[in-house]
Amino acid sequence: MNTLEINHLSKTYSNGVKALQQINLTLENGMFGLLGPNGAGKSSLMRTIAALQLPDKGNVIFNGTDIGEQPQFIRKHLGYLPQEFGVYPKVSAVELLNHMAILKGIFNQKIRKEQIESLLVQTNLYQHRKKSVSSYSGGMKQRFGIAQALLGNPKVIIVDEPTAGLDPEERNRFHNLLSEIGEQVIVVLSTHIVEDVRDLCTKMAVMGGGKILLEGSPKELMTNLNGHIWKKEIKKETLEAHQKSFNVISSRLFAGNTQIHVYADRQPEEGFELVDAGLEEVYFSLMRGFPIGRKEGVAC
Ligand SMILES: Nc1ncnc2c1ncn2[C@@H]1O[C@H](COP(=O)(O)OP(=O)(O)OP(=O)(O)O)[C@@H](O)[C@H]1O
Repeated sequence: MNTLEINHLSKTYSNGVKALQQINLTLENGMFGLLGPNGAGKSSLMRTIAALQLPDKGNVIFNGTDIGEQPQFIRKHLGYLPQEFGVYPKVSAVELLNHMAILKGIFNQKIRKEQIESLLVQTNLYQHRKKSVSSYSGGMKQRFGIAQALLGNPKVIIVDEPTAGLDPEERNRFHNLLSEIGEQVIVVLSTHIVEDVRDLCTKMAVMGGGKILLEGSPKELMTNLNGHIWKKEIKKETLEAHQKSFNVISSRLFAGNTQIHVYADRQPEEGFELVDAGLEEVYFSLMRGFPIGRKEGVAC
């Protein structure tokens, strides 16, 4: 079992932005979802875990070693799939993986070849291995990203917004790949997409303003909110009035009508029906400042 302990982590940038404020988290093997709006501090946290930047206070302990003191220790065991690779060179997938494997310190040619072939098979890219990565579709690029992140058998994998822009089939395939990997290593999945966390992660946290606002398992967090989420179908033109009168968490078009979800301890008025809370309700209730059931593992 791998463990990543994040203790009292704080970071203020030179412009005064408090990007991380007293972050405490413990991660073990499995998929950990990190949700939060733009600017919440997710990338700052991941860069610190990857030892790409130092915190002002606190530390990150990976399998017993303080990575601030020994950054090489985490780098050796880390796979990183950034949001965008930026420019893809016009070289084939197999050549690019070979180059990256050397950079990761896999110097034995036989081991390198075997590992690259097995990763190309695992990510379903073997038949496209000789094509230039720049010609790949979005989904293939993401799978290539996973293949390169898995070089050297990392114990911690960080994936940043991995499914943005993928079609449903590619997203599904990518999900299956991630969940297979996630059983033996720590996978940190940073995303805005609430469903990805609900579908894939056993543990999660929501960040906002550099803090952990909520932490727990998606299932428990949803259960805690049950009994508080009410739905009603309304006429589109009455949406604003409903927003003024009730704690509207979300509104969406449903079969031509507008359906609203409202946070309330009891039926807000006639016509509202209680519904099971989804992770979106948890997230949006939190973001809108409603007192969601905070029983389990909440940091602040
Ligand atoms: N190098 C930096 N110097 C100054 N401020 C920074 C720096 N990097 C990030 N910030 C600021 O720190 C805050 C947290 O940013 P961060 O990128 O960690 O958030 P995020 O949750 O990853 O957002 P996004 O989803 O948009 O990437 C933001 O206000 C951002 O503008």
